[in-house]
Amino acid sequence: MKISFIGGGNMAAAMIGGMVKQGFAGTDIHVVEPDAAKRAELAQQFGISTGSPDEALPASTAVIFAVKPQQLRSVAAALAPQLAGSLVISIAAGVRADTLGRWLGGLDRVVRVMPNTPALVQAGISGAYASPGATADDKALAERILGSIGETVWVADEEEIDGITAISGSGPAYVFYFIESLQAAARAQGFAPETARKLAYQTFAGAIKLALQSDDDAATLRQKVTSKGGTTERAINALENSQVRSTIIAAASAAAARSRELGEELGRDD
Ligand SMILES: NC(=O)C1=CN([C@@H]2O[C@H](COP(=O)(O)OP(=O)(O)OC[C@H]3O[C@@H](n4cnc5c(N)ncnc54)[C@H](OP(=O)(O)O)[C@@H]3O)[C@@H](O)[C@H]2O)C=CC1
Ligand SMILES: O=C(O)[C@@H]1CCC=N1
Repeated sequence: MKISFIGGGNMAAAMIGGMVKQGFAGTDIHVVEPDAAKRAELAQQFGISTGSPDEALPASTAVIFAVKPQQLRSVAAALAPQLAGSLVISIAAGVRADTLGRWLGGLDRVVRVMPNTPALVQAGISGAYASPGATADDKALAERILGSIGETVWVADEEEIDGITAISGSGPAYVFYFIESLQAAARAQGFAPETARKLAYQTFAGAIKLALQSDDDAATLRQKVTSKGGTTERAINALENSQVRSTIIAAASAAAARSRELGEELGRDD
């Protein structure tokens, strides 16, 4: 079995890291990447094979396109002659499975996936959509790969991948933004950078551990922190007055709209 990644950037590195930790042999993974420094780092870190885009692709059971959406069309067209017999998986935001199939010259065994970077520590969550041409074996292989980096939600309606992109694909960035903000708040309270980092990180780690293990929902857990007339109440009021909740909903909606827009822009025939 050989799984080849086309593009060795941030998301490919996160997926490969998770896969290797889960027991995929490094020798079963290949990466095509133009940047020699990135190739060397991936090979050294994960014991995988690498090649540049002008080298032939090894015969691959599955090929995972992990280039930017705007790069996908030309990259796919160049590789199409080497893909007969391979399952094609794309993690590109926005690009629809049938658009990619068309760029590949009519290939229809395509699975469109939206993973996220916690894949690196096997705590990812991926949305996955199998095009009608994908076989049960194709889905099982995709499931095995995605299962090695976290959980998977399969959707029957491809449009749901745009929503998944907005929530869990982009979502780690929203969480990191909140962590950065809590750290900045700790700095504003006069704490040294290392203490600020510790207070913010452990608060997040503790809160998510509690939420995952508790029978209470998030709103109840929040209420249990919020003593009447106390400190948290003031802070939550400030968040509500600044419409932080509706801003988060609007932010995710903007991300979903961008995913749909990318799909339309890139899927248009020139
Ligand atoms: N980052 C994330 O959290 C997530 C990203 N995605 C999707 O994953 C894809 C990759 O994103 P990300 O890893 O962040 O982007 P990166 O830019 O980090 O990675 C893409 C890599 O592909 C390389 N590349 C360019 N042309 C070729 C080629 N002809 N053959 C092989 N590789 C090539 C790029 O090189 P160069 O920079 O020199 O062009 C770059 O190193 C995107 O489509 C994105 O939508 C999906 C889920 C989450
Ligand atoms: O920002 C992006 O477009 C990609 C897709 C989801 C996360 N990163």
